[in-house]
Amino acid sequence: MTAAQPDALAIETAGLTKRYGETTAVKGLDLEVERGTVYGFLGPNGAGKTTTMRMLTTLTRPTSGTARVAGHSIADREAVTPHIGYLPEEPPVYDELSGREQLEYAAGLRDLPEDEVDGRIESLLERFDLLSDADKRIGEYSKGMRQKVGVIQAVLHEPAVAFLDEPTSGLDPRAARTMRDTIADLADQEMTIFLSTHILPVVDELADEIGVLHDGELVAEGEPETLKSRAETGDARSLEDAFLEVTRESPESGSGPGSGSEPSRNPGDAAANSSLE
Ligand SMILES: Nc1ncnc2c1ncn2[C@@H]1O[C@H](COP(=O)(O)OP(=O)(O)OP(=O)(O)O)[C@@H](O)[C@H]1O
Repeated sequence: MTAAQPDALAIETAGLTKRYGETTAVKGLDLEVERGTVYGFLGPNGAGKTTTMRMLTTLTRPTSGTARVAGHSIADREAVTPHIGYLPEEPPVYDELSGREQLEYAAGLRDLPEDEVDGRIESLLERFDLLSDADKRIGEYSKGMRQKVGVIQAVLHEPAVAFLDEPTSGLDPRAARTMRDTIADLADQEMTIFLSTHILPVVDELADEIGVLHDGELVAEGEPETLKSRAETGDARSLEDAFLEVTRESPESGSGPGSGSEPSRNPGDAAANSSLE
């Protein structure tokens, strides 16, 4: 990645580290995400993706290192939170509320002007085909419907940076298509999207840049085409091939988080722990 001007960066981290007791979930992460781009954040189970997103959204404090999101230090929670939206793995919604009430409640928490926000809620509900169920209790919603409310809630206030953890989880093919189109539209409107998912074609389609985390470390970073083209063999290959290669377990990494998530297929291969940069 080319060096960007600091004010062109939506996310910037330096040595970001999080330890839980003996486990180092994230190890010295250095990231730069340019404004208005989609950053695909990949990694096997336990790689440290959620922990990273929780640090960047100020929900958990780093053990060491620093980060700036939308121009503000993550140490200053009040400064950061108005500029970010977060869809965690489990959308934070209340079963007792209807979808519409949940979104109005979220808008109220953000102090959004009612006259403006009502139209926005309506059009997002329509976009996600939720209008006819908008006045039903969320307790009666399917997983996919909850997910739709969760993502609308994360972007309703038009944040500078949206952190989306598995946004297409539980969605049927049509809804997943809508979600991908919405993410692309939001990025066109200069929103920065930090997108974590295990569904590689989604990242392949949407991401301007991809970072692959493994055992808490960034093991590869680049544009999707660049990652795919840097095959050992020189053959054309998929993002899945690139992902499997850079997250291959090496013998030394057996005790870290994420161990056991992928069998060791080629122990000692330098590619297992080296950047593709
Ligand atoms: N609150 C916690 N206390 C102790 N260990 C934790 C805690 N949260 C995460 N970890 C550990 O940190 C490591 C990274 O976990 P994290 O949830 O960030 O991974 P992930 O990449 O999001 O995984 P997945 O793809 O399965 O969601 C794991 O080893 C996990 O067990």
